[in-house]
Amino acid sequence: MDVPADTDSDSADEQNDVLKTLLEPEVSTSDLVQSVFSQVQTEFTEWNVTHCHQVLTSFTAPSTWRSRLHPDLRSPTLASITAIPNPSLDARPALQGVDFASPLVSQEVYASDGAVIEVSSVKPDIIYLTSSLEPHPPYESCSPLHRSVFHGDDSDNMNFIPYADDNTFHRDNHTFHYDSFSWQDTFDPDLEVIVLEAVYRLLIQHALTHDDIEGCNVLPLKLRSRSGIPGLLSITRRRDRLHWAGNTIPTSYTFPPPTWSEGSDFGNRLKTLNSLFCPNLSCVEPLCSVHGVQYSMSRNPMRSHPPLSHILGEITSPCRNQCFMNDKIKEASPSWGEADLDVFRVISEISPNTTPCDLAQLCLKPCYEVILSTEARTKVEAKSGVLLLEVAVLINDPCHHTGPCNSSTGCPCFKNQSHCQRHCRCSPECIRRWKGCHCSSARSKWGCVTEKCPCVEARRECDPELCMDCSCMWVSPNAPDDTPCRNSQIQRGVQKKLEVKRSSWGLGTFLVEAAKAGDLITEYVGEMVYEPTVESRADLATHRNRCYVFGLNNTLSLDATYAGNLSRFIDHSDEERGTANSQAQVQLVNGDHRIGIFAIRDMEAGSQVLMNYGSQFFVE
Ligand SMILES: C[S@@+](CC[C@H](N)C(=O)[O-])C[C@H]1O[C@@H](n2cnc3c(N)ncnc32)[C@H](O)[C@@H]1O
Repeated sequence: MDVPADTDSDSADEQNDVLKTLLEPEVSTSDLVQSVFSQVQTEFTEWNVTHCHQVLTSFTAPSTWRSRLHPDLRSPTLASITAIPNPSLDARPALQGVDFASPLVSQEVYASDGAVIEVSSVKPDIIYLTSSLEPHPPYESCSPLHRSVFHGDDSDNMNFIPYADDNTFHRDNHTFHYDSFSWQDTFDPDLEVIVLEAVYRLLIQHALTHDDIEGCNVLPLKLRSRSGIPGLLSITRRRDRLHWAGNTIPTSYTFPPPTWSEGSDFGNRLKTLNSLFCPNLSCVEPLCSVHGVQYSMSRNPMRSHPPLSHILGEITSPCRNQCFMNDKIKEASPSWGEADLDVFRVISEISPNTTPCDLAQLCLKPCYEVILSTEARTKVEAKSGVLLLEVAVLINDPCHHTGPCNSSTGCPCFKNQSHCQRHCRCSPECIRRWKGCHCSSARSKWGCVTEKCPCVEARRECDPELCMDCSCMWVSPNAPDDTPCRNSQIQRGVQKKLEVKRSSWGLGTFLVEAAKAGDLITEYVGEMVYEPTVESRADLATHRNRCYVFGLNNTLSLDATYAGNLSRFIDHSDEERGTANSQAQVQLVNGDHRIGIFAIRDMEAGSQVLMNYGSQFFVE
C-alpha cells in the first residue's frame, strides 16, 4: 500500500528540513541583503566587461555595423563614397599633390559579408565657394528662456576643463573654483540597475519586505523618497530598464509602491508633493524654476506653533463636528492609532495656525478629541524648548510668522524696511502691505506714467489685485478702447519683435518694429546666480571677451551666458560712442524683481538696440 510509504517519506522530508535548519547558521537580514547585492554586483560587472568589449569590437569590424542596419538596407548595393577633398586655390599644404583639375569620387559596392564587389568612380560637378560663406565665430550655446530662472550656484564638480586646447586660457586659476571632477562623484546609473535587481530578488525570491530591506541600511541607494529626493523605486517608474544578462525582472513587472510600517509616510509624501509646487502665493506653479529654493516651504524656519490661546481666540462659534466649544467635552484621552496621530502631527506642523475645528475636518476626528491632542502637543513642546533658527533674509523673502509685522515678531519685512508682499503670509489687513495706486486711465492719457503714481515712484509695476482703476492686468474684450496701464508692460509681456544680426561688437539686437519712448523693448532674462558662480564664470567671460552678467545686488546677479533671450545681444553705447536708445530698469513685478529694457526715445524699425551698461562694466 502506497499511503504509509508516502507518510513515511513526508515525515522523513520534514525531519531533513528541521535538521537542515538546525545545521545551517541563521542568516541575518543584513547579511542576506549584502550577499544578494554582492552577487548581483559580481554578475553585472562580469556582463559589463564582456558587453563593453563587444560594443568596442563592433566599431572596428565593417560588417558588424552593417548587420545592425535595418534588413532592407543590408542589400549588396550599399555603397560607400570616398570624396577627394575640395580644392581651394590657396592650396593648403596637406592637399598638395591632389589633382584638383580632375577630381574623382570613388564608389565601392559591398556584399553583405563586407567584401567589396565593385569599385567605380564618378567625376562630380564642383562649385567653388569663395569667401561668401565665412565661418561664424565660435559662440557659447544658450538655452532660450522667457522668464529668469533661479540657479543659485554651479556645482563644485567640473564637467570638463574648458578651453583645454587653448594655451592662452589660465586653466589652473580656473580649476581653483572647483573641488573635483564630475566623474569623481556623480551618480552611477549602473548602480541603479544593480540595486534594483537585488531588490527584486530580495522581494520575490527571499520574501523580504521593503521595510526589511531599507531597515538594515545596507544598499547604497534609498528605496523610499525623502522630502523632495526621489527614492529608487519612484525613479524606476520613470526610466527604461536595462536589458542585461543577469536581469530576472520581467519586462511587465512594476515595482509596487513601498508600503512602510512606520506611520510617518503621510508626512513624507506630503513633503514630497509640497516640494513640487512653488510656495510663492503669486506663482504656485508645479516644478517652478523661477523662485527655486528661495521659498522652499519645507525649510522655512519662521514657522512656529502659535500659543493655543491665540488660535482659540480666532474661533467665534462652535463647529458642527462635536465642537470643543460645546459643554459636552469628554475628559477621557482620545484613543488614536499611530496613523491618526501621524496625520494630526503632520497637518499641525505644516499649518500651525489651523484651528481645532478645521483640524477635526482634516483628521476625520471629532473636534473635542482634536483639542485634547493639541493641548497634549503644546505641553510636550513647551518642555522641549524649540529654538527658531535665524537666517539671512533673501531678496523678497515673504514673511511668515504669527502676530503683527513689527519688531516684536521679528518680521523680515519690518527688518528689511520693506512693504509686505503679495505672497507674505500676514493678514490682508496688515498695515505694512503695499496698497497699490488709484490712478485712473480716464484721468490721464496713460494712467500710471509719472511719479505721481505711487507704484511708478516706488519702481513697482501696478498690481492687478490692488490697483483697480488702471487696467493693469489686461484690456477687457468688452471695452477694447481701454488704454492698458503703462506701468504693467513686463507682467503683460508686451515686448517688441527683435532680431539678432552682426554688429560692431559681435552680434547685436535690432528692432523689427518701431518703438515709442517708454515702450518695453524686452525683458532681460537669465539665470539668477550667487556671487561665487559669477566669479567662477568670470574667467570664461574674460577669456571669450563677452560678458552677460547683470548685477542685482551684492549677492545675486542675472547671468544670460547659458540661458537667456535676444536681450543678451544688446550692445553698449553712451554719449561718447553714440547715443543709447534704451535703458534697463529693475522693477518689482508682483513680488519678483525683473529687468525691463525700455526705449528712452522713439526708435524706427531696423534700429540697433543700445543701452548704457554703466560705468563699472568695462572697468571690471
Ligand atoms: C551683453 S554682450 C552683448 C552682445 C555681444 N555683442 C555678443 O556678440 O554676444 C556684452 C559684450 O558685448 C561686447 N560689447 C558690447 N558693446 C560694446 C561696446 N560698445 N564696446 C565694446 N564691446 C562691446 C563686449 O564684449 C561685452 O562683453
